Amino acid sequence: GPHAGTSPHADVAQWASMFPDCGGQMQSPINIDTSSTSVSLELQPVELAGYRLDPREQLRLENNGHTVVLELPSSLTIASGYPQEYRASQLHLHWGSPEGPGSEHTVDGRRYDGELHVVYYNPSYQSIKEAMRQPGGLAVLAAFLQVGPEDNEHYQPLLEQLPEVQEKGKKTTVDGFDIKGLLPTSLSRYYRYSGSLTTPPCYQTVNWTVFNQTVLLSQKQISLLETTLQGDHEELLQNNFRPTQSLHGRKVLASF
Ligand SMILES: NS(=O)(=O)c1c(F)c(F)c(SCCc2ccc(C(=O)O)cc2)c(F)c1NC1CCCCCCC1
Ligand SMILES: [Zn+2]
Repeated sequence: GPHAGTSPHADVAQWASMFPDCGGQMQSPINIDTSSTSVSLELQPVELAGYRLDPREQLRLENNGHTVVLELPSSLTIASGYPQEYRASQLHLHWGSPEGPGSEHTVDGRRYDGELHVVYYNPSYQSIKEAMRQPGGLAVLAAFLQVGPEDNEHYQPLLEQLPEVQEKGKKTTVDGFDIKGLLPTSLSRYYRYSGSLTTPPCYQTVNWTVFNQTVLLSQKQISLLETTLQGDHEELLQNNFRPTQSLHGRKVLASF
């Protein structure tokens, strides 16, 4: 986990002074206490559409100094599992270091090795810049990454490009591939709660889905993620997760 002050993503009081929402009562990430979730049978399986991207489609991959971001076409949508359709904007990852795990959400106090976020926006707004300011404007699908016995081929198109974007600000392109392969096989078992962006401006406009099933990557793949990218001042970009935030009475729903 992060040592005080060295984590590039440290969530210190300064965020709230510069970005007031960061001090709000509906912040993310959170610890999911599975004994206090409520089952809601209204939560249908999440269904994606347009996720098999044409390999001729070039997707931009960028190290923005805080994470590695893959831009996604708005033709990738959430077709069900949410009150209305959402369109994709980008996906990015959170990870730890060889010293410890780096998921943002925790489950019963357990932090996983990493976490995938696929960020969507409500298309009834003109752009994500507008949507992210509106309640229900954003939906983020979150999946835990965990060390398993073998390589996860679905992650290779992303991971093999990390050396190309080692320095902050570096960009490259990735051929379109099957985005659904990055998510767990079961999209029917998940937690749902209302929260926020986990980085400034921390807008409290995110309808979160945290899948119950984890995604397995090899130790080699997780280590590549933990030891390749640089943030500010050529330091290794590690532990880019925000500490868990208080629920302030929010309910966490479970689809199972
Ligand atoms: N977990 S999360 O979804 O809150 C999240 C993070 F935790 C993140 F850490 C990030 S990256 C940090 C924010 C950032 C910094 C620089 C640049 C740039 O130079 O282009 C862009 C963004 C990051 F990009 C995101 N997601 C973004 C939040 C930024 C504004 C809305 C756009 C899509 C979602
Ligand atoms: Zn994120």
